[in-house]
Amino acid sequence: MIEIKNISKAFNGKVVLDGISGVFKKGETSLVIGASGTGKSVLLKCMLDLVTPENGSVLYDGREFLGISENERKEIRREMGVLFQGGALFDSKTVNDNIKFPLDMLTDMSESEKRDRVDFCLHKVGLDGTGKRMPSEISGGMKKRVGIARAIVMNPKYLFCDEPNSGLDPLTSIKIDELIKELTDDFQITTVIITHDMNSVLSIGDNIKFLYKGKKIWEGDSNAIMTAKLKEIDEFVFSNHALKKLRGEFH
Ligand SMILES: Nc1ncnc2c1ncn2[C@@H]1O[C@H](COP(=O)(O)OP(=O)(O)OP(=O)(O)O)[C@@H](O)[C@H]1O
Repeated sequence: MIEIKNISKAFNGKVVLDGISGVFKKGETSLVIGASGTGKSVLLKCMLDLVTPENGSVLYDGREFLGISENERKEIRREMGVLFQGGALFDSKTVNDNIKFPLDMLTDMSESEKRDRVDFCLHKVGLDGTGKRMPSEISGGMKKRVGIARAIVMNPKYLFCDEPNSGLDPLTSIKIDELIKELTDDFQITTVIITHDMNSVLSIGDNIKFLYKGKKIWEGDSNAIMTAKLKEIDEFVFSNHALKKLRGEFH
C-alpha cells in the first residue's frame, strides 16, 4: 500500500499540486486521471522522488520515502518498477538485455539466474522467444510488453505506469491493460497508472483519483465514475464521442 499525504508542489510560484492525499491499495490497479496539464505526471514524479514537493509525505507500506537518507531510499527504490511513457528501451540492447538491465545494476545474481528471471518475465508478458531481437525489430505493443517485463523483473511491490497506452491502437491498449491488471493480481502489486484513456478507466479502474487543476476532486471506481455528479468529471468522461452517443447526446 502507498499512502500520500497533503502533497503540494509549485513551479515558479504557480501551484501545480494542491494538497493531494490518498491511498493506493495492494493488489489493485489505481488510476490517476484528469485533463492535460492537471498535475498527474508531477504527482507521479513526487511519488518517485524525482521532483521534491514543498509539502507532504509519501509512505510505502508505512515507510516514509521523502527526506530520508539515500541508503534508506535505495532499499525502497529496489521494490519499485516503472513503465515509462514510450517504453524507454535502450535501442542498442537486445530485448533480453533491456529486461536484464535492472538485475545487472541492482543485484549480484549469477548470469544463469538472471537468464532464468528474464525468461520468466518474457513468458509472463507473452513474448517467449523474442529475447534476441532488437527493439527496432518489434512492434509498439511488443515494446510496451518489454517495458513491462523490465518493470517487473525485480519482482516489485509497487508498479508505476505512465500513460501505458500512449501510441497504441485500441485493441493493443486493451491487451496491455489486461496484462497490467493480471500481473497486479498475480503478484499482489500496488499499481499506480497515469492515464487519460477512458477505456482503461472503465475496464481496470479498481480505484480512480480524478485530478482537476492540481486538486483531487473525486475518487471512486469504474462503476461510480459513470454516475458521478460533477461537471468536471462529466466533461472528462463524455469528451469521448462514443460515450456521448451511448448517453444519447448525438442523434
Ligand atoms: N519542471 C517543471 N517546471 C515548470 N513547470 C512544470 C514542470 N513540470 C511540470 N510543470 C507544469 O506543471 C503542470 C502540470 O504538468 P503535468 O505534466 O503534471 O500534467 P499532466 O496532467 O501529466 O498532463 P499530460 O496529461 O498532458 O501529461 C503543467 O502546467 C506543466 O507545465
